[in-house]
Amino acid sequence: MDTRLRIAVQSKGRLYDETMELLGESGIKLVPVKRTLLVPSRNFPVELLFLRDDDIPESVASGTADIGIVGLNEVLEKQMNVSVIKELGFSKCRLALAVPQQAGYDGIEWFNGKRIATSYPVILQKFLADKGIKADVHVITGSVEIAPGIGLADAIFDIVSSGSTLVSNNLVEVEQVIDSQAVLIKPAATELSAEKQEILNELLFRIETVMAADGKKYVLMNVPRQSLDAVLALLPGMKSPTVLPLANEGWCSVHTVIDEKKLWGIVRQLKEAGAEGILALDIEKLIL
Ligand SMILES: Nc1ncnc2c1ncn2[C@@H]1O[C@H](COP(=O)(O)OP(=O)(O)OP(=O)(O)O)[C@@H](O)[C@H]1O
Ligand SMILES: O=P(O)(O)OC[C@H]1O[C@H](OP(=O)(O)OP(=O)(O)O)[C@H](O)[C@@H]1O
Ligand SMILES: [Mg+2]
Repeated sequence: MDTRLRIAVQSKGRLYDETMELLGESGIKLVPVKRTLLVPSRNFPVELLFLRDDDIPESVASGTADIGIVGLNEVLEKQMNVSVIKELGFSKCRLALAVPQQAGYDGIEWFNGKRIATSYPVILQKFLADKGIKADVHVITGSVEIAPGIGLADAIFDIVSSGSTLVSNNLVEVEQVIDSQAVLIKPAATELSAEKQEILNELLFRIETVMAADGKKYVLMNVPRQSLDAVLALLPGMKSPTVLPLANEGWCSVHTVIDEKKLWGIVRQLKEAGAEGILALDIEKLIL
């Protein structure tokens, strides 16, 4: 039987869309089957094992899956014997302590003797122990933010991203404890077989290629020759921009790769310097 690298991924939820997008952009197409836990790729030697995110660290530690894609928050909470191979740059959030707006929070000592609701007791207990705080940790598995409002807790420890869930529950973030994002994990104690390691190396190369292109634009513009120096001075470029002659002798075409954010910062100056017909195109892959 052909060797396949088994990747544990979230079956549905916050991680699902971007995980599938990353694998799809890495050229991995799945066999079109529905309602199956284990789905092979039809063009790359991997298979996806769809799980709840809570179960992904253990599936990798135990060898049920070879690698997994999961939030760092779950990796730290579950304390399984896995190591992070790569940060994937999506599902960015933090685990933070939050208290009711009227609580009169005056520093970390405030938490002494308080009840804190959370789905992340391990990370929270460690943080409290490090700070020398004695609090009552109350584990609930969802809708943590409503706990203070219904008298179940004095404070919460949960995922925060935009902060809007806290605001709508009259809570204020007071201590940020860890930053999280989606990560690729592998077992810490065992090595993959040589064949699986080779598949993983190819997968990592593809993921890096996709991540390198993220947020970058391929930019082309027409520039009068006398404005060329002024335009080039504005462009960051990866090495140096490509300058090509145009049929009209007084003009040339300038091509370069720029972060989209930087492009917005310089596009008006480029026009003022004489650039015309500025085109910004998406880049799907970037091999550095
Ligand atoms: N608001 C958010 N912004 C960014 N990332 C988030 C946000 N909420 C959660 N995450 C990240 O996505 C992960 C999965 O979140 P989700 O809400 O889908 O989990 P879940 O309800 O536990 O899912 P499952 O049913 O798989 O157990 C979290 O562990 C965290 O890493
Ligand atoms: O700071 P914010 O941008 O508001 O995000 C934080 C919220 O996002 C997540 O919940 P999610 O929306 O996934 O809902 P659920 O986990 O309760 O299903 C998390 O559990 C927080 O409640
Ligand atoms: Mg979960």
